[in-house]
Amino acid sequence: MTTATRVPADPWPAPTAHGPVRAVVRVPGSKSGTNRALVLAAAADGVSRLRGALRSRDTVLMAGALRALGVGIDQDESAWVVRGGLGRRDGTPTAIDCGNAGTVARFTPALAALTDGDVTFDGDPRMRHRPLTPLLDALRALGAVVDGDTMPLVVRGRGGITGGAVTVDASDSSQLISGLLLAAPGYDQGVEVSHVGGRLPSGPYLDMTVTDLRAAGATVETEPGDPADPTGKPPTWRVTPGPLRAYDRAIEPDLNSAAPFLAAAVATGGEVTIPDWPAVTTQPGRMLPGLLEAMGAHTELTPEGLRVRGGDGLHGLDADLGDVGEAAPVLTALAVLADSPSRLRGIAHLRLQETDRLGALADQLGRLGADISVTEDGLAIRPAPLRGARLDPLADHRLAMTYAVVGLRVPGITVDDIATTGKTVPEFPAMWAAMLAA
Ligand SMILES: O=C(O)C1=C[C@@H](OP(=O)(O)O)[C@@H](O)[C@H](O)C1
Ligand SMILES: C=C(OP(=O)(O)O)C(=O)O
Repeated sequence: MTTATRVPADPWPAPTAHGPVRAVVRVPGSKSGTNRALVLAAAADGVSRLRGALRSRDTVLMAGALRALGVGIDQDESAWVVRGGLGRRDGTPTAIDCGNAGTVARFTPALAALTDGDVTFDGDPRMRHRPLTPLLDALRALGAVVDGDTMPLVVRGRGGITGGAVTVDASDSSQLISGLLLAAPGYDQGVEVSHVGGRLPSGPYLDMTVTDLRAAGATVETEPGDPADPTGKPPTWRVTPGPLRAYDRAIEPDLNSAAPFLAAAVATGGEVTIPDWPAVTTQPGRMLPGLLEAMGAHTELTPEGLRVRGGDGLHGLDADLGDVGEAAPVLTALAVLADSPSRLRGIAHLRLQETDRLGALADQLGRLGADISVTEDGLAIRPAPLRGARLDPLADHRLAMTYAVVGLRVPGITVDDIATTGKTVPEFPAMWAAMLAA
């Protein structure tokens, strides 16, 4: 893993901007794209090369998990090189550390069922409380042997499973379905999975899963449906069994990791450009420009990248973020700086992520004087005078970056454990300093 060149002070003094921020900021590769590409390359026959892949805590954990399952993963100067090799473990027991990475916890148990031998899964204390049981129940229904309903748990790999049709309540996390789909080409009968339950969050990530599976040679059919309609058909995904092909693939920049830098332009009336912003992408972060425009920013996709300029004012936002929940913390930072109230909706599932993000944003930003109430499915934010305070990100990378955005306009904010940003943006403190120095 690439580590920061210097260890930042703890607590980290969030720098204040002394004028409009103007910078070009190159963000690292997509966590979700990298971890899907690693999983698909691991399950493929042959050698794959992943260029522009993210090297951060979550992707290093994914690489470690796949190595434990018998996959060869090396890094050269420009790429991660993956030699697919699932199922060649000869029954040796092994263990996987999922850290606090939802993608590792939800994507690798379904793969472990294809290998030969016991695989023990555990992670950070928080991971023992993040939703997993619906995925484990589905794996059992498909023929896997799994001991436990939460971490720590053991998947007793028998070299393959039957597969077939299954229902999953994924209303707490779309990853519960993505995890099944990504392993499904290796199951004897493939998998047909239907979501039965409340609203499905983070829908674009299921599109990403389907798109990436197809790019690796899998056959996937999807049927839209309305889980809220008991008389109608539930949304369903069908993956046919078959080999995956190794590939050479470029990973897009992580649009979520761009969010705090774009927000810096909006918060300070400056201008930030993110190179290589994709014109077409399955990443939900593609919705960020529209959301920032609704708060008063100007955005433009130029040949140099996505350019965001702060407008004449910064206004409150009323938006359903169910598809793009990861943007909610940074949008909350802008909302507490805005001149009118905000309402962020459709994000009840954020209570179950790295931390209870709704409670944490209200409590921690409340220390600054922010007026935030937690609603049934999100946050209500009203303008209020702000002052500095020491803030705890509660081991949540997006909260730490959110505090940095508020700190641009509110002097005296310090952030405990800024290194927690290493989950997705290992160089965050250095990138933030470079943006301000540009
Ligand atoms: O599939 C993925 O790569 C992700 C799906 C989302 O999870 P939820 O469906 O739990 O919101 C998202 O929040 C997470 O950061 C990445
Ligand atoms: C929710 C997130 O991560 P995870 O993959 O751990 O669910 C996130 O990155 O905002």
